[in-house]
Amino acid sequence: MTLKIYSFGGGQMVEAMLRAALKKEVITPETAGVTDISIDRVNYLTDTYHIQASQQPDWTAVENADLVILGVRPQDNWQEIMKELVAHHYQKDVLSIIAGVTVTQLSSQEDLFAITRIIPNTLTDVAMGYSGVVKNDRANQTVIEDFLNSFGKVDYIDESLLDVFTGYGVAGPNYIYNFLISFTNAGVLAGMPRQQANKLALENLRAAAAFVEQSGKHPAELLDINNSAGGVGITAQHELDKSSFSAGIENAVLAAVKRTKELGKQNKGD
Ligand SMILES: NC(=O)C1=CN([C@@H]2O[C@H](COP(=O)(O)OP(=O)(O)OC[C@H]3O[C@@H](n4cnc5c(N)ncnc54)[C@H](OP(=O)(O)O)[C@@H]3O)[C@@H](O)[C@H]2O)C=CC1
Ligand SMILES: O=C(O)[C@@H]1CCC=N1
Repeated sequence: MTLKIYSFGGGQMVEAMLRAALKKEVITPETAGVTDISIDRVNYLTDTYHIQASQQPDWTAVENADLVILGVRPQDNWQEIMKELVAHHYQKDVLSIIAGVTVTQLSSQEDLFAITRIIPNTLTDVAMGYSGVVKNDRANQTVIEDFLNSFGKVDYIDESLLDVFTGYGVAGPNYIYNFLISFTNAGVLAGMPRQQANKLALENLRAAAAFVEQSGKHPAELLDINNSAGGVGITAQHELDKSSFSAGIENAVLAAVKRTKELGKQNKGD
């Protein structure tokens, strides 16, 4: 089924979702509309993907859409967009990707909308990574699933966990990229050429993840296998244990979750 979608906001995240959905042919350039207040984004999206982009909303396209996406930032005027949707009698599915803003905040007083809230993972281009999804009773599962499945894996969760999902799971690639950079730099610091260090770091990351998954063992058990008595691995382990390695990651995740909550509270939509 080809979906007709319309997005308010055509920034980085919407672009990544649309690129994946176009690739999977869940949408086509003719059935994908976007409005963005930035003329540069409008021109870029039109030139790159040949989708229907404009600075002012195309209300005919909105009214014909199966799914409207709210792709703006929490700080943007998403309340006005919701008011306009009510004024234009749009009553089908709304998919919000706005971090921190709840289904209740998005719902109109008349409770007109079928709302799905999703925190998309940025690993859309490789069709991996879990997006956290919360939906109200009205949401049309078929329409949403076709679209969501085109850019990764879907995890339906309780809304009370969505901010944690955002700061931990969706910001997840950030922590991994940081680890990869530090690990590669460590190899270079020890004297290895950067290209080779990069190759080894990536292979270790991929293989260690596969080993944990395929063995079904706790990573601590696998650590034991890698650490001979008085050897190399346990010497490295001792330094890691003395460092703020674990606390650094834990604190970063807590800060990201806190920031997600703050962003939602700053703009309540009252
Ligand atoms: N990037 C990510 O990794 C993820 C982002 N998200 C969420 O996705 C949303 C978008 O993030 P991201 O794509 O990174 O942000 P961007 O800043 O790249 O995109 C937002 C776009 O919306 C435009 N815009 C602002 N207000 C309006 C409006 N009223 N009508 C039309 N367009 C408007 C902005 O224009 P201008 O810049 O000129 O203001 C900008 O081009 C956020 O709510 C974020 O929380 C969720 C998960 C992951
Ligand atoms: O920084 C952001 O807005 C998004 C939300 C989670 C990860 N990145």
